[in-house]
Amino acid sequence: MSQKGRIFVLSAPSGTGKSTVGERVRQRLPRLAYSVSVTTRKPRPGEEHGKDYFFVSVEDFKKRIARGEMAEYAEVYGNYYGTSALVLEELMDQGKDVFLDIEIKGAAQIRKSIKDACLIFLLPPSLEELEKRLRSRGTETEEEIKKRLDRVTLEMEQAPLYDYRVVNDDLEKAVEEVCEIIAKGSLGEGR
Ligand SMILES: Nc1nc2c(ncn2[C@@H]2O[C@H](COP(=O)(O)OP(=O)(O)O)[C@@H](O)[C@H]2O)c(=O)[nH]1
Ligand SMILES: Nc1ncnc2c1ncn2[C@@H]1O[C@H](COP(=O)(O)OP(=O)(O)O)[C@@H](O)[C@H]1O
Repeated sequence: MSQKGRIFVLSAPSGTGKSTVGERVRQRLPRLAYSVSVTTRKPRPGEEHGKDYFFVSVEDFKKRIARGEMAEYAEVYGNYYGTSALVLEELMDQGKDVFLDIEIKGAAQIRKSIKDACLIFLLPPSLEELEKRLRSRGTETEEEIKKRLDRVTLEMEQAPLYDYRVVNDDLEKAVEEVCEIIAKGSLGEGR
């Protein structure tokens, strides 16, 4: 049997630049598989079903939980987000390293169930800069922004529990650091 791939988790407070960094890391490491998450959040303009997320109803999401189909999930900002166990197992069985862009509670569940998962925490250079980025993204209402800012402290407190911490000040540098961590810890095919 072929060696299973390794799971790499990237977490960060909303607005840090996790999606931006994650996207660039995946472009640089094309062999790294991305597990598209399932969510009950409404799509933002430009987001595609099956590419950014699988957008489903709350009822559908709850059925998936009941059927044991979620490798992990969490309720964040009033929506459900989760990783499909079926998607994850399929990718790992193919011997691929898998990249998960998930929040802290889901990351803790992965840590518990998959001991050799590598957890990376992306930090903002400062809280002021985080707020600035979140606002400049322009995708959320003031109420949505507030929900995200309210959770920042709780999320930052988890950073010491991660295997690696990377500050997203200079984007290119942060991307490079995350790529290096993944390349060093890779178990997947093509390493
Ligand atoms: N636990 C868990 N969190 C997820 C999953 N997919 C996305 N998230 C996280 O949910 C949070 C909200 O994501 P999103 O609504 O896209 O907003 P953003 O963080 O403001 O870009 C982010 O921290 C994501 O990393 C998932 O499958 N499981
Ligand atoms: N290193 C950086 N320097 C300046 N702006 C950044 C940096 N990284 C990301 N951004 C910007 O900050 C905003 C939030 O980034 P995003 O990737 O959507 O964050 P997250 O996924 O963590 O919520 C976006 O407008 C993005 O272009």
